[in-house]
Amino acid sequence: MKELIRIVSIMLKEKRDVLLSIIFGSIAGLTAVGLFAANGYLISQAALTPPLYILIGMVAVVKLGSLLRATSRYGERYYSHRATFTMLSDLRVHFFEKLEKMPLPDIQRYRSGDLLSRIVGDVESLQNFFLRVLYPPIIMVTVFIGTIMFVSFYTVEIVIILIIGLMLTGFLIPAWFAIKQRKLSGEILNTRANFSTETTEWFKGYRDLKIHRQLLEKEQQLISASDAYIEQQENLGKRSNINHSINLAVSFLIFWTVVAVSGYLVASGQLDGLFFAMVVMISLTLFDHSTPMATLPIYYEESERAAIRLESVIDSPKIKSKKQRGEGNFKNPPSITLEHVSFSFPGESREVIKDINLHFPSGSKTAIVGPSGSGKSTVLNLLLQLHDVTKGTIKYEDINLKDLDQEQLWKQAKVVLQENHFFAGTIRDNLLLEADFMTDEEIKQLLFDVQLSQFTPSTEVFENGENLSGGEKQRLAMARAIVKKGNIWLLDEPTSSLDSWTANRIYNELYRRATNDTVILVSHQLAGLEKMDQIVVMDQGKIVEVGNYEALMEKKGYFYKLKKIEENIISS
Ligand SMILES: Nc1ncnc2c1ncn2[C@@H]1O[C@H](COP(=O)(O)OP(=O)(O)OP(=O)(O)O)[C@@H](O)[C@H]1O
Repeated sequence: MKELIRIVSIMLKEKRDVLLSIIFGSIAGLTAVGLFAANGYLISQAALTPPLYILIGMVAVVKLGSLLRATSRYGERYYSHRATFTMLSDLRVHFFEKLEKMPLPDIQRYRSGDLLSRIVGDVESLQNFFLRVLYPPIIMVTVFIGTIMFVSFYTVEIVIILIIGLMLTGFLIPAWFAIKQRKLSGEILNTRANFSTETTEWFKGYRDLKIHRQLLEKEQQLISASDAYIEQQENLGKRSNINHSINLAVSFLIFWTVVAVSGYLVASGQLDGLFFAMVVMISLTLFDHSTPMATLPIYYEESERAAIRLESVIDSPKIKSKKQRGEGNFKNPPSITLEHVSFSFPGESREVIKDINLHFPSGSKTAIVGPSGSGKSTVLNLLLQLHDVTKGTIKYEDINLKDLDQEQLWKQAKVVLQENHFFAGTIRDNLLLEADFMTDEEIKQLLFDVQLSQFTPSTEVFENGENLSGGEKQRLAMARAIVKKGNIWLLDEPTSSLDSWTANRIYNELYRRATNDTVILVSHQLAGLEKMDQIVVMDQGKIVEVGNYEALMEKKGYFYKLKKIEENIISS
């Protein structure tokens, strides 16, 4: 319930449209009843052949009523739908903003298909909350109160029947449905999420599934997930129809009761026959406003579950507030210092970084090397604040990383990760992600510099760079880092898929472009590091050696041994 309250508070930002739709909806409902009442009265009057002016007056009232009803119905639809769509967009933005600030490991706990289902499906499910949960009871109560007050001028007996009808169709029967609904599994949102997860996994793993001949098995899982979702949708549809039919049947019973009792009242002289048709017509249209209450419990339940699913993702105590202090905009390349830094992944006791101290002077070039799994990439992720340190401090100049404006930091960091994402489009589109404007000539020169002269700015790039080789992706990522403005380079294995000749050219390009910048390069290849100011050697989350190439080779320690192993492998 508290999740739904929080969602409602976001929705109610659209107060004006909500209020207008309620006002127009109430006018539309009341005029509909009034119109039927006037018609009933007109029919009765016409039978008594009254003077023509009475008939003309009545016809004019009916026509005006129709006009008012049509206009207010239009206003109600317009404002209620506008409110709903704006609410949906507010909710989506709210969800994205929270998601954006979540620590990366927390987001990674979710499967991408499940997240997609929450962002798209669950947010969409909430559109029914205003239209089918909040709105119908308000309109129903307003229209019933207005009508009952009007009918009470003519007959108390019919008023009592209408109140009983309202209680039954508007409250008791929907309450009974709500109890029934609570007992049902209500798993449709989870089933939808499961279907979405299976579908994304099928697409992502298509090639591997095919090679490992698991495609048929995975397809079967996908079909079962789809069947389960379809079955639950059918059940929901059936339940909704049954509820609606039961409520409709009860309102017809009430209507016939009104007919019978009004007939009796007219026969016994307690009600003027002139009003018989009017009362009957009123009861015929009045219950149109209580029948939507039949499906309210279904939509309430669905909205509540959607709100819980959304809130469970974004209700993370670790969501960082965006700091707007502007710190992090370093005019000169900053120095970076790690003091007694340790790190464990959330929920894990193992420390993957163990009490390390490091200093990267301003404008220095550092390589972090070491065996696979030694924690090199983790250090880079910590510097980018993609993870928070468990112990210790990271400082840019003398500012604690935790106090830096994250956006500012990312804005000036030139980053190449082990896996880089490329968007469907052209080489130009992918490069201009990081630059405001580049002429085709500038792009061509850049492609030449990173050894990609086989491409033009308009060469097509498939989604996720599927039409590029591993090495081409790395060089394109490097080109993207080059065009980005900034003076901190954080590079994770940027040349691991390249032959040594091309890797050397890329390193030369890096040294040429980053003369005064602070560069931190993670690499498990030891070639080409001779020009680095310092080399940090890591093993099992610890720093085992620090020094420049010559010093480390002279020391004949860990780095020297790694270098010898690499040379032996290359020569054998
Ligand atoms: N999301 C994660 N959750 C839990 N443990 C992780 C996660 N990512 C990495 N690790 C673990 O952290 C340790 C350090 O990983 P890291 O990627 O930093 O190593 P690395 O030195 O960069 O390795 P490589 O050279 O293979 O890229 C590894 O033991 C790895 O299994």
